[in-house]
Amino acid sequence: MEDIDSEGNDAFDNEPVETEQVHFDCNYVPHRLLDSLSLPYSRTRWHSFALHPQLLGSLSQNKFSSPTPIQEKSLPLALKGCDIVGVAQMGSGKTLAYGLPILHRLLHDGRPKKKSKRPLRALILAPTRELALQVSSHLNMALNSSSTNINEEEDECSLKKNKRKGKDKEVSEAEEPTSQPPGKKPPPVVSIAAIVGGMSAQKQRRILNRGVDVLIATPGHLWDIMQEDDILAKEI
Ligand SMILES: Nc1ncnc2c1ncn2[C@@H]1O[C@H](COP(=O)(O)OP(=O)(O)OP(=O)(O)O)[C@@H](O)[C@H]1O
Repeated sequence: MEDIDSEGNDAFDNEPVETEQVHFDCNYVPHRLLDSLSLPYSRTRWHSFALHPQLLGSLSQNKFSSPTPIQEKSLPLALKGCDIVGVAQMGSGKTLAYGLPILHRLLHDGRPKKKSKRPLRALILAPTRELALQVSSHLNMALNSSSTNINEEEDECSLKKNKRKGKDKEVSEAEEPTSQPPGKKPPPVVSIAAIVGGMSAQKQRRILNRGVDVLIATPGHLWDIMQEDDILAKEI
């Protein structure tokens, strides 16, 4: 990706290092530093981004009233399908900056029909086991609110939280139409799972056999499972 501004200067040489930067490559706009674009003030509310109603519901329920600067800068471009490189401090909200556009797209596309196993649709690589689990928990939180179904492979922490919330569960707009027997949970529209070292082989196999829409993994562990799973290797 080239980072050339509108005057032909190398963006990395000329721009001062700022707290949040988003570099992108997109068919819709010329290559340039996003920091040089002035975003309208109205962008500061989630509703400005036309995110899927399930995501807006979860964000509001989690009291995330407005996007952080890195989310505000990256969401309009990521939702258009641009490739982005985002740089921001620790704890500045980078996970949702890339996670919300992924979930938005998958919720809109819905679960592919006529497939017994979910095909992998998004891969997130995290440098450590802890970060992979944290990303999984975070994305599950963004996907699930009390009015939506609960993902099956959530980490323990968000599962407990959602079990409490699930008591007054209603049918959400994003829930799949289903002919499930009463009382049985329908499969989630989007399934998220982290596969990391230390997980039991049985649980890992169960996740991979059933298929997952968003896989979060550490590079080393992903390499190991790809050696044994040709279908997954092809999907990746
Ligand atoms: N828009 C928001 N409003 C309020 N809280 C938010 C918002 N976005 C993220 N958070 C919260 O901020 C915290 C940090 O977010 P996150 O982990 O995504 O940061 P990060 O930039 O990815 O951090 P790191 O670099 O350490 O991985 C999390 O607890 C998250 O729930």
